[in-house]
Amino acid sequence: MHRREGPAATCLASVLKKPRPASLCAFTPQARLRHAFYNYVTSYSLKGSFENLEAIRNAGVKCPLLCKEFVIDAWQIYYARIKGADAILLIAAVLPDLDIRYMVKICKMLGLAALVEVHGEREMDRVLCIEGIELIGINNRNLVTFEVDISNTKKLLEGERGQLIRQKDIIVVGESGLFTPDHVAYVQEAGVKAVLVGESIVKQSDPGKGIAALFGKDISV
Ligand SMILES: O=P(O)(O)OC[C@@H](O)[C@@H](O)c1c[nH]c2ccccc12
Repeated sequence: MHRREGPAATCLASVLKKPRPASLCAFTPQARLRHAFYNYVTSYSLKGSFENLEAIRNAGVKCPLLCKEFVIDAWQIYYARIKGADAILLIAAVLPDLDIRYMVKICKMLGLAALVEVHGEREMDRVLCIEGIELIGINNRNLVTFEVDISNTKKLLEGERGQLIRQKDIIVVGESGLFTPDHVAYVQEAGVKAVLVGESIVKQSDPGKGIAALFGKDISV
């Protein structure tokens, strides 16, 4: 994660890309989506992403690491911690409120930050009723259709929701579809304090250049 000084500081988290299951788009009802995610976790992640976390940590990388995984079971949180994670992604689309509540508590106990991800208004409202949430990620990508619309961030931070988020002192992370300094400025103006970026950085041969292009300047420390 790279941090920038100043009141409008934006924290950047980037991702390592893994293959997505091609069939995921076909699973629309939530139960099947959950099942598809489960398959994804068992068939891809156990072989890859947790080990990637460990490899990155062992390579001497000091910055905080987010385990961006389809967490559906508590053991994944403990496992990620063992592999060197500092933060965990909890996706509201695949987790009932009770699980989120329970997992957020586990994260606190383990000293992990929980980034709770929402996409729509209903998910945001659900999550705002759960105590102890300090970080909310707004995913601009619809996980069923994979459509991306960065105005989603603005929509979810408007009016009473935005007010409640500020009252609760929740840090909001803008996720997905961010490619230019204008995009970053747009979500920042909407109220996000951090961004989660994949494609625009991982598709560059030099990630440093990708980051500089995204922010319009070098923000590395
Ligand atoms: O590559 P992008 O558009 O910059 O997106 C990064 C990240 O937000 C995205 O990979 C992501 C965030 N949460 C997710 C949940 C499932 C799949 C993907 C995601």
